[in-house]
Amino acid sequence: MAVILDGKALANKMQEDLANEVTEWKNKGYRIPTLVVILIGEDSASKVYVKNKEKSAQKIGFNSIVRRLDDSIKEEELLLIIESYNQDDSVDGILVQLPLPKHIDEEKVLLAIDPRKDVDGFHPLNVGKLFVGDPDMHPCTPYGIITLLKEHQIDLVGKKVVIIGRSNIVGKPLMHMMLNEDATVTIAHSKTKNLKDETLTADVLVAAIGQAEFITSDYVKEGAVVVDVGMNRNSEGKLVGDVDYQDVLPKVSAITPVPGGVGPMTITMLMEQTMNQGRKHCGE
Ligand SMILES: Nc1nc(=O)c2c([nH]1)NC[C@@H]1CN(c3ccc(C(=O)N[C@@H](CCC(=O)O)C(=O)O)cc3)C=[N+]21
Ligand SMILES: [Mg+2]
Repeated sequence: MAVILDGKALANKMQEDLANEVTEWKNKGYRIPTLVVILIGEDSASKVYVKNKEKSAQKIGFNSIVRRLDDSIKEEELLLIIESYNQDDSVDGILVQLPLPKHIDEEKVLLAIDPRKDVDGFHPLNVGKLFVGDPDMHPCTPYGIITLLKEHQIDLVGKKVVIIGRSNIVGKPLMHMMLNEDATVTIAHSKTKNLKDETLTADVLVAAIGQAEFITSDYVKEGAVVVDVGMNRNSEGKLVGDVDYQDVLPKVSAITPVPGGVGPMTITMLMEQTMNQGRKHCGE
């Protein structure tokens, strides 16, 4: 029987712990950690994710600020807003929800966020620290995946990990985190030849493809651990992952569901890093 890697359950547990930490923190007379989430435009998926972040932040007891901006906003105006939060000593974490409108340069925006407030781990300084094996802030989705695997005592040392997807927010940072855990890592992507030959070698298969139920049992080695990063709406409007869950289930030793797997863990790691930065910014 496959182990279901229940991200929702671990997220709830970790967020309860964080809520207790915030209470203690307040009782010691410190100001509560503050997270600013900047959301530009009306993308419906982004709105759902930001809403979930706001709900979690409020439940934990953080000071949660969601700054909603029109998608006509000029790049320089956005950069000034970010700078004002950089300068504001009461702000511990700043996240700019991606993707950005086309006329705004993502690289410039991520570079503008104070690395000490970059709870998303996307600033080039934090990316570089992860690259050299001395991470400070981690991108939340890969960090959530590692945390969930560790919670279930899934050993990564020497294991063959195959990640499908080479994005800056999932595939590439996860590669570094897996290397830091002493795994052997392969990244496959849309141009990979004979994808199945790669995936069938995986002890741990991570799907971050962006295609509904792409991974069927013929892509999966018997007894593999499967991590599904996908968030797709199928033809019936139902949220499904990149993995055909029912099809691969009999074959795997462990699997993350969608919803309730990687998504809630992503949000929890954001909260965790906000708490950590809040502590640091208060000198603890
Ligand atoms: N600067 C930035 N940081 C991010 O961390 C970031 C981002 N931009 N852009 C988009 C991706 C995606 N992401 C998710 C967060 C929560 C869920 C989540 O809560 N998922 C729920 C279901 C959500 C639903 O019902 O649609 C679940 O899997 O159970 C999913 C995806 C954060 N991202
Ligand atoms: Mg993230």
